[in-house]
Amino acid sequence: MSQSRSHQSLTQGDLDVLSFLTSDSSTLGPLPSTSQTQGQQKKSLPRRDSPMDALMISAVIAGSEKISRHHFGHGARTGAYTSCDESRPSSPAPQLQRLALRSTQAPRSERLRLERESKLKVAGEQGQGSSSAIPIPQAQNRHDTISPLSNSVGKDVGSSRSKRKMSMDPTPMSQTLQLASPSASNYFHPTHSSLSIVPSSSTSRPKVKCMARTRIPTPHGELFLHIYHNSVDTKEHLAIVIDPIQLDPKAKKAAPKGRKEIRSISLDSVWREGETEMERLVRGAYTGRLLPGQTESNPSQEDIEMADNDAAQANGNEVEEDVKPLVRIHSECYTGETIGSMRCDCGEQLDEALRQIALPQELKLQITSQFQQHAHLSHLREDLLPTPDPSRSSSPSNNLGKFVPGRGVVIYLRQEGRGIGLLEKIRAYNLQDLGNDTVTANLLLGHGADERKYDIAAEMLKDLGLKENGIRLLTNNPEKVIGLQNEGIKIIERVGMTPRDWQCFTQNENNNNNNNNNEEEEQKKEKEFNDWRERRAGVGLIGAGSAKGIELEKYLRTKVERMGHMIDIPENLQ
Ligand SMILES: Nc1nc2c(ncn2[C@@H]2O[C@H](COP(=O)(O)OP(=O)(O)OP(=O)(O)O)[C@@H](O)[C@H]2O)c(=O)[nH]1
Repeated sequence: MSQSRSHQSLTQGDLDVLSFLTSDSSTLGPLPSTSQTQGQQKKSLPRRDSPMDALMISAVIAGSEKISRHHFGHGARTGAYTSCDESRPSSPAPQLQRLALRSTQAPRSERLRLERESKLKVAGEQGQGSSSAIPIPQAQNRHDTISPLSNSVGKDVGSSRSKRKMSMDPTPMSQTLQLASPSASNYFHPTHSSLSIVPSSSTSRPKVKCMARTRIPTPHGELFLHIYHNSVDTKEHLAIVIDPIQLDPKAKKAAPKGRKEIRSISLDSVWREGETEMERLVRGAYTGRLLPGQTESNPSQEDIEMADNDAAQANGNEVEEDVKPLVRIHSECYTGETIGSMRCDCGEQLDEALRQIALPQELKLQITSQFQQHAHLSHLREDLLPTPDPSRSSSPSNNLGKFVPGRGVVIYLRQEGRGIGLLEKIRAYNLQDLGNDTVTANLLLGHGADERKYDIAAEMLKDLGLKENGIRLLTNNPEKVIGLQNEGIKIIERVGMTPRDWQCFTQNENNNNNNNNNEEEEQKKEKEFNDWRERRAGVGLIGAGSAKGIELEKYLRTKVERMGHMIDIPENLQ
């Protein structure tokens, strides 16, 4: 009630409102009560309309504008949940100024119109025979864009390079990011139609674009997660990059001279004229490490050494022998990776791949030439990719035997169930429970045994600069090796993956042969303990450790016997 009225005598109307507000039934209307008789109920407040809400009425009396029951206290016009208490009528400080929040988003009709226009524009460009539908502008040296060492932090790309301070962009973040995209809402709501990547025809190469990357700490060290969009499907395929030289100056020092960082060309390139520092930081196109509140860079001595190293690399001087990156092409498996299913070993494989990539690597022989010698025999499985034998090294290097930081990538493809999708995989499981193996179950459902393709993976590797210089591929699957080779990826070595449960068998067999050697025993135990500790540290994999059980054995046996996977079944299980 208003101040001025409080001095006047109370009217019958005021009393009615007061009685209404203090009445038990005012909020929800008359409640059916077993203790009340029909007649008593009829005497309570007459209700001719929808139930009244005392809170709402008091809010109206208190003078709030256009406030509804649903908005009250969680305000469209108050500071959302944070100011709930302040905005209650019982609050001791009703004078507090209300926060007016207004959406900066354009109305939906306007956004739809923009999207339609951009689609038409892209379609028009394609009609005019534009060679690339993805707006990936020409790549430029990333150190020219955002390098803490190149004093370019804070500049708009293409403007002055001498600015040192990072310019805090006064434009709201949502608008900044929308500016980064030609069709406004792309990067937040990726739908196939709004990707600005026109679907490729069946004959053309898929196109990929890395939309963002970020640093993630894991039990296997820090890694960079990259999100890719592509011109073939609507899925977000991922690249998990382990490359410690990007984050750890000590790793950079320990790495052979001239080692190149594993970075996405499409992410690092300039996306639009005048793009801001903040746009690039938010999508992850920065070098080094982001720090909260960092607005300028002060290169340390280590940074300067790193820059020297980079310079040597740029001049083509002093490029030392290095191990090739270890790469795994991993297919999504919700059951194995998220709920810890032991019908397969996919969760364990993902964990194992990251672990192996992160391990320091011993510089061994150059096996490229050895591989090339065998290339003409590639139709034979055994010779497809020879296992390197250090004793056959023909070009020993001074560095041989030295350990260097591991590096590599897991390309995580959203090809659930070997490409048939989760729903169909679940159906296949039921057919397996009826006695069929994984291959037959797929065939019974009308699918191929394996419907996966590796063209998108190959494009992602290419974008990460890993197409031509050679990779080591972590797989037992010959289809993957051939699939990637056909896509132009140079594979110099296949690294096998033994299921952890089977590793125990192999170790036990070995133990029996060498049980006199105590020192080796000790080392093995220590390694086992460290492995165990490393695996325990994670929270991502349910029951992290190894998958095992009779169903897993059947699954693995089918892979070996029916799909040609190159793993040896331990003798005990044969
Ligand atoms: N259709 C089907 N897919 C499965 C089944 N179990 C696991 N998968 C899927 O198989 C894929 C993993 O492929 P695998 O054949 O296990 O292994 P791979 O990746 O081909 O070979 P490696 O590189 O040696 O690991 C994932 O997409 C899983 O979702 C199953 O019973 N049926």
